Amino acid sequence: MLGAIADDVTGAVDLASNLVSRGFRTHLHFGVPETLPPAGYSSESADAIVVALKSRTAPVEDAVGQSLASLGALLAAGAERIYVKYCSTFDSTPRGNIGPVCDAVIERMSARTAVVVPSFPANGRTLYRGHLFVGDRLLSESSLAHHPLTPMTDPDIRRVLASQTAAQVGLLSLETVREGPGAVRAALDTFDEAGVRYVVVDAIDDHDLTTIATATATDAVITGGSGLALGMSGPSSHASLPAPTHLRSGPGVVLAGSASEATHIQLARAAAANVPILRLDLDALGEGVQRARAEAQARFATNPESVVIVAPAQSPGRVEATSPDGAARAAALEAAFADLARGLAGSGIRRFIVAGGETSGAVVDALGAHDLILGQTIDPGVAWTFTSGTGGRTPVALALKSGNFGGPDFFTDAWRRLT
Ligand SMILES: Nc1ncnc2c1ncn2[C@@H]1O[C@H](COP(=O)(O)OP(=O)(O)OP(=O)(O)O)[C@@H](O)[C@H]1O
Ligand SMILES: O=C(O)[C@@H](O)C(=O)CO
Repeated sequence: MLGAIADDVTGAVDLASNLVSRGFRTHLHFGVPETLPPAGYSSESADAIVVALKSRTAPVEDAVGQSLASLGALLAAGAERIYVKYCSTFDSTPRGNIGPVCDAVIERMSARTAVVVPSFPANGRTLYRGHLFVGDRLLSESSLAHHPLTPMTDPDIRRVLASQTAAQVGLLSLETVREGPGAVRAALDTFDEAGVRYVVVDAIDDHDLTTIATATATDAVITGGSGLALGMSGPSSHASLPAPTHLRSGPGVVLAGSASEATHIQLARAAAANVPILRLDLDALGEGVQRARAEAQARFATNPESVVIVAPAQSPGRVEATSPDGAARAAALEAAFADLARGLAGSGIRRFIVAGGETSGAVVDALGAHDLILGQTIDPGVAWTFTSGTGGRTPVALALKSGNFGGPDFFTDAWRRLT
C-alpha cells in the first residue's frame, strides 16, 4: 500500500484523484489520523491512503510533528512506501515546510535519496534545468510570485529546496530522463553513493513522469506534486466509485472563497451563463450568511435542480494574509463559508463545490467530513468526493478545487460529472 502525506486539503484531493485515475483505490483522510484505517474501512480495500494536512504554512515544528504523526498512522495501517505531496508550484516559505518535512520523513523511513518532482504538465507545471514553469512563464514571473503567504520569487527549485534543508540537493536533467528508467535509476544510485539526499528531476510531459515513476517504483520515499502519480500504475481497473444515487441530481452550491485568478475567471463565466452569484459583504458577514442561506433556499424551492454560487462581495485584490488585519479578514471569510456550508447541509443540501484550499479546509471541518471516497475526475487534479455516510449520516458530495485548477466553465460543468 502507498501512504501519502499532503500539505493541504485540495492538494490531497489533487493527488487522490490522480492516483484513482491510475488504478489505485484511494482513501482520503483529513487531519492527523489517530489510527488508520478508520471505522468502516479496511486496509485490504485501499491501494493508497492520502492524509490531508493543513501544514503548508504552519510553523515548521508543527508541520513536521503533524507529518510524522501521520507517517506513524500510515505505517501502522500497512503503508510500504510514502509519497510526500507538496504544491506543484512548490509553495513554501524560506524556512519550509517542504525541506524540513521531507527530511523528517526520509530519516524516519531510513531512506536515502528521494526524487523531487513538482511537474504537473496537464496543469501547465513543467520543470526544465531545475527551473519551474507555470504555463509559459517562469514560476517567479507567474501570479504565484505574489502569493500572500508563500510568494515564489525564485524558479530554481534546487536553490529553493537547498534554502530549506542542510542536505545536499542535485539535479537530474531531462536528457537523462529521456534515456529511460534504467538511466534514471543509475543516475539516482550515483547520487545516493555521493550522499546527495534530494534529486530534483526535470519533467516536461507525462511520459517523463512515467519514466521517473518507473525508475523509483521501489523507493521508500518519493516527493512531488500530484503529477508523479500520473506515471504510476495501481492494481485496480475500477478505482473510482459511482456517486450514490441521491447525489446525482438536486440543488448545488458553489462556495467560492478562493482568491486565485482561475476561480475569478470561473466566476465570470458562470455569471455570463446566468448562474446566480450571492455576494457576502466582508463588513457584514453574519448578516450575509443569513441572507445567502435564505436566498439559496428560496431558489431551490422553486427550482430543485438549480445551482447558486456564493462569493465575497469585495474583490480580493491582493489578500494581505500576512498582515494581522488581512489574516483576520481571510479567517472571518473562511468561518462564514463554514457556517453557510453547515447551515445548508443542515437543511438538506447535499452537493457542494468549494473553491480554494483554505476555504475547503474550513468547509470540510464544518461538515465533519474527515473521510472521503473518490468519485469521478472533473478536471486534472479535481474530482468529486463523497462522505462515507457511516453512523447513519447521509453522504454529501464535495468537489474541493484548488484555486488555480479547473477549466473556465468548472462551476457549470462539474455537476455533469457527478454520476
Ligand atoms: N475578497 C477577499 N477579501 C479578503 N479575503 C479573501 C477574499 N477572498 C478570499 N479571501 C480569503 O483568501 C484566502 C484564499 O485562500 P484559499 O486557499 O481558500 O484559496 P486560493 O487563494 O485559491 O488558494 P489555493 O491555491 O491554495 O487553493 C481564504 O482565507 C479566503 O477567506
Ligand atoms: O499541486 C498543486 O498545484 C495543488 O494540489 C496544490 O497543492 C495547490 O495548492
